[in-house]
Amino acid sequence: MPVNAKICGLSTPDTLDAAIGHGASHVGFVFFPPSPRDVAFEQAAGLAARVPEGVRRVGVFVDPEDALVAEAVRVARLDAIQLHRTAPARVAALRRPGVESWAAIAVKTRADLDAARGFVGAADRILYDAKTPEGAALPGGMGLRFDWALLVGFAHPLPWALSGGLDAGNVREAIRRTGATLVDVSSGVERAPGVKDVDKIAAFLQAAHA
Ligand SMILES: O=C(O)c1ccccc1NCC(=O)[C@H](O)[C@H](O)COP(=O)(O)O
Repeated sequence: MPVNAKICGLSTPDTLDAAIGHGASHVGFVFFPPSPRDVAFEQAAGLAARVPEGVRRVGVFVDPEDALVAEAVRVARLDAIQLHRTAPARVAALRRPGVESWAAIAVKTRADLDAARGFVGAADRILYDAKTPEGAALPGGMGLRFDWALLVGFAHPLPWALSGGLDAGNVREAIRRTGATLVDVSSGVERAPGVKDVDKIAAFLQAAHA
């Protein structure tokens, strides 16, 4: 089964072009001001314009207002919205025709996976991500990973993707152990928080596709 990869938190043309050039299936733009990866609407519009047909633009949000999602979808021509810390009813309310909805689930223990079932009918995909510490400013993008063994034997209620602490050195093993067909990375392709590295992007995508 071919593996697709999303490079998340892109904010510059050169790193976006590297992700696209090395075969990312999805590129992610973060719309969350506390994040070092946050992009303004104008910046997102410029980046989105560089994305060719066939590569999907994903907007990342944290329990957003309707207006933020509507404007981001419009200016960045988003194909999908990825919602963190967003309850199933809100995910359902934010659903828009022609735009996939992804619900991020913060995972630390097996019990955390049960939340996935609550998104059936509300989301199109579950993103399993590592739970960040209590009080952390960000619900993702912190380079933390969870125990992949938790996913083994789990009956996924929806299409899904694997995230959290992936990098070029561990993504193959993560794919082998979980059976993921879509993987997502942010910090693992950065040289500092919010600063993507074209060589790390290339290495990650090469490893994911190997
Ligand atoms: O990346 C962020 O800054 C961010 C901010 C707010 C909500 C979500 C965020 N990232 C979500 C992602 O999709 C990341 O790729 C995912 O959490 C994995 O991050 P990492 O462990 O750093 O690879």
